[in-house]
Amino acid sequence: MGIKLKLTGLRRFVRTEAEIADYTAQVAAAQDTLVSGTGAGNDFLGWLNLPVDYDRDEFARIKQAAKKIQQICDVLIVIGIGGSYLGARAAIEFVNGQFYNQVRPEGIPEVYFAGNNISSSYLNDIIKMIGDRDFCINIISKSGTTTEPAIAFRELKKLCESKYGKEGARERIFATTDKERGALKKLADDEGYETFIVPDDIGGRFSVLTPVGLLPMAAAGLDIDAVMAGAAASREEYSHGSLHDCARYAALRNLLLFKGKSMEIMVNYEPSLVMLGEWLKQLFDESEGKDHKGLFVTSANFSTDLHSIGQFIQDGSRIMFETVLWVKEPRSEITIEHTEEDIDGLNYLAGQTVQHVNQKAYEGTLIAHMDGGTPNIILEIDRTDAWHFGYLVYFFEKACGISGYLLGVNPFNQPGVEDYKKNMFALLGRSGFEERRKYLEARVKLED
Ligand SMILES: O=P(O)(O)OC[C@H]1O[C@H](O)[C@H](O)[C@@H](O)[C@@H]1O
Repeated sequence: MGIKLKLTGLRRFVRTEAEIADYTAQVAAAQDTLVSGTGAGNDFLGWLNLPVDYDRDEFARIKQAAKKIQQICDVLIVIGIGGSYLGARAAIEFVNGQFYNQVRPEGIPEVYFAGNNISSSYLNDIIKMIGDRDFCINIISKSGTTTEPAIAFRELKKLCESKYGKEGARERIFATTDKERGALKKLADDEGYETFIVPDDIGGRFSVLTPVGLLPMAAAGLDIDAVMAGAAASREEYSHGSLHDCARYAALRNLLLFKGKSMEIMVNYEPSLVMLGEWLKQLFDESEGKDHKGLFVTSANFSTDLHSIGQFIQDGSRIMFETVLWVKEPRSEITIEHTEEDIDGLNYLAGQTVQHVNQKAYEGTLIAHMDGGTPNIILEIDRTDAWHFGYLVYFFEKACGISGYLLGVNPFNQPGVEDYKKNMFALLGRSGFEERRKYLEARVKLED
């Protein structure tokens, strides 16, 4: 089993077994709706069987493209935002740690992410950082029309063409997008780039196990067979019965919401899970935060954040619960050594590992936060390898689908995201937005 769900941090807040039992019929119905494809958003369920039902030819092509990228470039720039960015970065950091660019094996390029903001400083820094080195680009956009990656791609494509010529650039640019729609697809066809497909029935935040996530992962040297095997094991584990751990996790989140806990903090004790936290935020917040409902999911990195927001979690407004992702085996270990002077007073820990200290911090924090009134759901993971990444992805995707239906929303759309975009386009003067522009400019003046 890739994840162990532990309820020890919940007992005094939820009559766990009894309350879950009362909720069983609804949980079973929500899961049924998801698996039978009868609920809202059911045209976006391609991720459900993806771990066992994916395009093997394209998968082989991803591996070939990754090898080519490794051979011809020192730096890979992955351009994308939201679901076209977070999963790949989460995977690479989960498996190889935050310093993956500095401690990579021979033959693996540095991998950087662009097009996930609208900062000219960031983009100029990326260009400066590439310098004279050989680089490739993987532009990723399901819709093919998102502003942030489009701006970054325009600049980096120009750089690539001026360095390698049109022909050379064609060999170095890989596009991951819809199979027929969108400006990026048209551009990729016109320019003759190698393209990879984001399936129609998989939304951005559920797309990490498609070429969206797999090509950057493979280029960074991750074992994508292991990622898919982990996801397949997870799919198998959570396809029997209706009260498996994935469904129980979905149920508990909703039970805690009913009890007034309106915020879920995804907690880790390993910096390599920081980006997994970012991916989880999009997965749950974009899926469930609608119709004026839903948990607000955020993340915290411990012990780092125990020295900043820890005060609030311990003692501020009692609005949250924590979901702790505890990793049992670190990627590598350090043992604390005895020193003669013992000026820092750490000799009592001599012979102990740093992970031992981390574990005691986790156990102590768990009890302190419970005593302060914050429930904790614990998810234990053995280690942070590619297999476990795939396993976790599927666990959370399925939990999110069940949880969304329990909440009574369509977990697979994101209508609210469009509002800021329409305003931005109108204020930028894009055609078709003239009326809105007049209205907004008056508002901007008024609210200035
Ligand atoms: O892949 P793209 O079409 O460029 O979309 C990138 C992201 O942008 C959006 O605004 C959506 O809300 C996200 O769900 C999506 O992941």
